[in-house]
Amino acid sequence: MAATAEPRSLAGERLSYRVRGVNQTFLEGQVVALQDINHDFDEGSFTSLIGPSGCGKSTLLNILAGLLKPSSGSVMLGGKEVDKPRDEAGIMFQKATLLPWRNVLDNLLLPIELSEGKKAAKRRAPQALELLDTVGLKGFDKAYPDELSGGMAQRAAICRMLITEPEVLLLDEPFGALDELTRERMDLEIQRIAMNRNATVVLVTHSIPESVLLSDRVIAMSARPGRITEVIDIDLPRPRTLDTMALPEFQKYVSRVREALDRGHANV
Ligand SMILES: Nc1ncnc2c1ncn2[C@@H]1O[C@H](COP(=O)(O)OP(=O)(O)OP(=O)(O)O)[C@@H](O)[C@H]1O
Repeated sequence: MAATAEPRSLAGERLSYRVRGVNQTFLEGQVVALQDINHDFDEGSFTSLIGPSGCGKSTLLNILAGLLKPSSGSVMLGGKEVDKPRDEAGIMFQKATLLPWRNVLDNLLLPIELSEGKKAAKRRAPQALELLDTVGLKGFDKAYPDELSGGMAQRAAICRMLITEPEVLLLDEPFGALDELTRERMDLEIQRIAMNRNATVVLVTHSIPESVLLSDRVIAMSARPGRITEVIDIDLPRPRTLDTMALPEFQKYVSRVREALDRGHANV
């Protein structure tokens, strides 16, 4: 259902983001990247940010991640201001950024090594191997990043994010560079993980079908200065599968998101 960008309050708070009056400017105010962003990202919800290139999607995600302090306004996670990266949140970017001199297993264990030391990391190796199995990379633990395809590296990067057991997943076009089939598989894998953990997920995407397939809510943004123009609730049953995309309701939602973007004069 199309709705305005009116924040609403729902029960679960611990993993909910409350974004209020966020503005972001760069270059001493010459570039207004985000303008008056207000939104509640509810606990356990899956939200996609979609809009034209340069509308501030990544900027907003970086603010949610605590990697960037907004020029004005406030962002709360679980009732506490986000002023630095938080343990609850895992972030993933479009490029896998695995360290080339560490094998896949050691790349996966790196976040544990950095936060809890080498011994703790070693103890988590079985869990890392299990995660690799889940994403179809069984037997690749000793491989080095340059021995992996782009899709494999990206799946390894997902495991590296998941090993810290984040309850909030912030995903910046994580599968943008993958072929369509791998991307669809990874989309469904993310849905499975999100459902299992009741994770709060925010996904930046350029793909309207991907946003509809995965989201409870799609946020359509306008061209710069980035504003929320519409919030579209996607009321399709879960788990969604590739068959979901053949449903007439699915196609209706795709059209709605497209129209919302057209109204914001966006070319996604
Ligand atoms: N550090 C920075 N310094 C100056 N301008 C910046 C900086 N970061 C982002 N911008 C500008 O802010 C605007 C929003 O950028 P952002 O990367 O958030 O957009 P986006 O919607 O994620 O784009 P894309 O879809 O192309 O990835 C752009 O005009 C960008 O050039």
